[in-house]
Amino acid sequence: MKPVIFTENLNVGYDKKVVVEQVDICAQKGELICLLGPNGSGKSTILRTLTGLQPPVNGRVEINGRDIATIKKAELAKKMAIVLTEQVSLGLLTVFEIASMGRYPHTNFMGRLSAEDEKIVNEALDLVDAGYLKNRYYFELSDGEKQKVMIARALVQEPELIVLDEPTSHLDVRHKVEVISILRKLCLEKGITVVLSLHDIDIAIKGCQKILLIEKGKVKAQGTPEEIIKTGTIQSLYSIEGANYNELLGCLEFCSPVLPEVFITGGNGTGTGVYRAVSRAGFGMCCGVLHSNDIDLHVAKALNCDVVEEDSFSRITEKHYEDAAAKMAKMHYVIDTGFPVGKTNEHNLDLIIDAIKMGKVVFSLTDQSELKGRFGDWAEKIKCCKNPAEILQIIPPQTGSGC
Ligand SMILES: Nc1ncnc2c1ncn2[C@@H]1O[C@H](COP(=O)(O)OP(=O)(O)OP(=O)(O)O)[C@@H](O)[C@H]1O
Repeated sequence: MKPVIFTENLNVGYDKKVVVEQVDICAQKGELICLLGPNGSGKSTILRTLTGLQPPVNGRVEINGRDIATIKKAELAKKMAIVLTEQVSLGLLTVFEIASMGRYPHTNFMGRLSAEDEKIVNEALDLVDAGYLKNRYYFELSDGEKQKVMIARALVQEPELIVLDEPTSHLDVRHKVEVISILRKLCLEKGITVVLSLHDIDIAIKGCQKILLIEKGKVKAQGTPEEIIKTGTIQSLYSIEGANYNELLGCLEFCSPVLPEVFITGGNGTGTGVYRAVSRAGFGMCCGVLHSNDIDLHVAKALNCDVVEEDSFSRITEKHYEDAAAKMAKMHYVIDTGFPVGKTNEHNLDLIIDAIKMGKVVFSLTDQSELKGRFGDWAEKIKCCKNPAEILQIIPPQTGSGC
């Protein structure tokens, strides 16, 4: 079967000036493809060229094996729907009337809707969960609701391909997820091919089947999200300063200050929230001893913490224990995250007791009733807190500079 959309030797741009060169796209039926790149990298220019709104500088765009330049606009409108970024001003029209506009390639000369057309409009509104809005005026809607109506209008065209330019901009996280979920549903259940641009790395990686990374006039990489997530690729794409992109978890972490002042244990996810809270308060951290397969280790590294790492499933070795103790000796504060204790990490409890012996200010997020069982008589020397916020009320705030 011919790809729904295919490009060959495609250079896109304005007049003779190339904005992005060698854009090779091959989208099959039902695929969701995302262009990801910084502001001004050329995503909209590519999308405008793919939809025939502007000619290529070089090369060609094919829809179902035919050069887009040879397809009449009326015919193209039955194959492809376009949802662009611009906020459209649609005056005093209702949602139903706006969605109905998508039917124009199929209606007769008078543009009158048949009962079948109305059914299609209603189904499209229901499919994007906007049926309840159909009698509302468009101008009354929130941005998220407007975006759903625009997708419904595209659907009403009954296209094989929908092209959307930044369909999630201006939306909160819930609506971003909702819009991408709707598009995924269209791909999976209706076999529609979707090509879109996004700014949101996280959503692109978790929601799209193929990604094209656009940077500095080139397609820097393309493939499945798993192929794209190679160390450093996304970090460098956005030149992120003051934050690290964690490729394993697919999330951004704001770097904590370089000079650590707090030693924090962790393990089994008990550290993640504590590290973030302590980092936000401006403290640098040293974390350990954490196993290589622990989520806390990955978050701590993304936060730029100094981490003492142990092999997965291994008992903490004397060497790593001593490394951690040496680092802890230089800190002002020590926090026990209340991590679950097993054979592999029980040495971390000894670290907390060492901290008391060293005269550190030691906090624990373990429940007060369990503190004695966890640390014996040493428990009396530990300040028990319910959450990181309580600890941060006790220790003086820092004004860290970040990385
Ligand atoms: N009509 C135009 N004529 C000439 N140059 C243009 C035109 N529209 C955009 N450009 C330029 O083309 C380049 C790419 O712009 P484009 O809008 O495609 O990027 P983008 O990746 O979609 O950006 P953003 O994420 O900010 O929307 C920019 O340098 C822009 O200034």
